[in-house]
Amino acid sequence: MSIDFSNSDFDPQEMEEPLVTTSLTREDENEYSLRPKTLREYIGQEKAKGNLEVFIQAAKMRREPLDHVLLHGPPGLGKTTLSGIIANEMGVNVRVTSGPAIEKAGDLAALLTNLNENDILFVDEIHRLNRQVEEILYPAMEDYVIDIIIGKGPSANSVRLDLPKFTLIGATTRAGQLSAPLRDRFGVTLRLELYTPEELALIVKRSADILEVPIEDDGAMEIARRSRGTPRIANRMLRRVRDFAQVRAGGVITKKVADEALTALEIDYLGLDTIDHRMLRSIMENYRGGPVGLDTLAATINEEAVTLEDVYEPYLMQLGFLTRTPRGRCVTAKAYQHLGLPVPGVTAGESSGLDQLSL
Ligand SMILES: Nc1ncnc2c1ncn2[C@@H]1O[C@H](COP(=O)(O)OP(=O)(O)OP(=O)(O)O)[C@@H](O)[C@H]1O
Ligand SMILES: [Mg+2]
Repeated sequence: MSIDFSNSDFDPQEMEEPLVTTSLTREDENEYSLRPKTLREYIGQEKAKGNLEVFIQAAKMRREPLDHVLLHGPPGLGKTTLSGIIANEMGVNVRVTSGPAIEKAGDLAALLTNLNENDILFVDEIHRLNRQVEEILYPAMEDYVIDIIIGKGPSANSVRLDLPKFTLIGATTRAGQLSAPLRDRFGVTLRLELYTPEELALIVKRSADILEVPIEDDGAMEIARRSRGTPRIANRMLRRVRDFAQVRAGGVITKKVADEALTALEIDYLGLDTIDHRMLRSIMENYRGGPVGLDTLAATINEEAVTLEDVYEPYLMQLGFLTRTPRGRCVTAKAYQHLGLPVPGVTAGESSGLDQLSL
């Protein structure tokens, strides 16, 4: 069936939420149902999964809590999901909090003393803990104790409290910003990688199954290829494509529906959106291909530097469109080709040295 968006009243600009975000959005509330609950259901990340399987089994055999785990990697790759799975596989409770939510040392002390033996405390955005709060964590992680000060002035007393043996799972998009003493106290550090399109297609099919949306294999692959290696984006796109399919194409997600829906949402065939395009074009047009400093680039296109660094750059680098050098960001010949622009210094028909370097 052919779908015509041209004279419909559908306006992609009206879609309020961007596909790529760093913060939780309304759709995350619905994500709960799509979250895998066991390691077996968790697709991809074979290295992290394999290691975790061993650590979980060993801890269970010794009847000990799992060692503290640090999960890091770009947003939306499954850190929160994985922490829920770890709790589930260990058969323990998980308390969820985040770095910026814990304002005072006392807040953290209250959280820790309320844990049960072997429980998991999940701290999202752990790089955003303030210093005072962080210092409470050191002895808690190392010896399962906290030192609290009771009273004020000369009569103040430090009291040491025993804590239940617990597991801290910290998640961060920026492992580099963690202080060394905190980083060193994690026994297990797992880095999550961007997913391959094949893995994402499996995730899309699994989600479609749960949402009871009929989807063809190449429809799933089309969504997967355009999801920037990120399951959250894949699930979000699936929902939007489902809307298009329902309204315009009898409900089934085919390659054609997926393609037309995502094109209408201004996502190109590699998953790049308007911000990626502005970023690449700005480096090409304003900085002759780079290098340009991240802050300068962010200011030029009126976006936040952290967003560009955490959300946009990982995928552009994976595609080989962007490189980070000590002097700043540079675009590659591949990026010019993707945007259909001539590669500088290369006349038409001639193959470029640049090209060979970056391909
Ligand atoms: N390996 C996976 N298999 C299937 N679905 C997954 C997988 N990883 C993530 N997802 C799905 O992707 C969505 C986002 O995952 P999650 O919220 O765990 O990401 P996150 O890494 O915690 O992101 P953030 O850094 O933004 O907090 C979830 O809805 C989950 O269902
Ligand atoms: Mg999360």
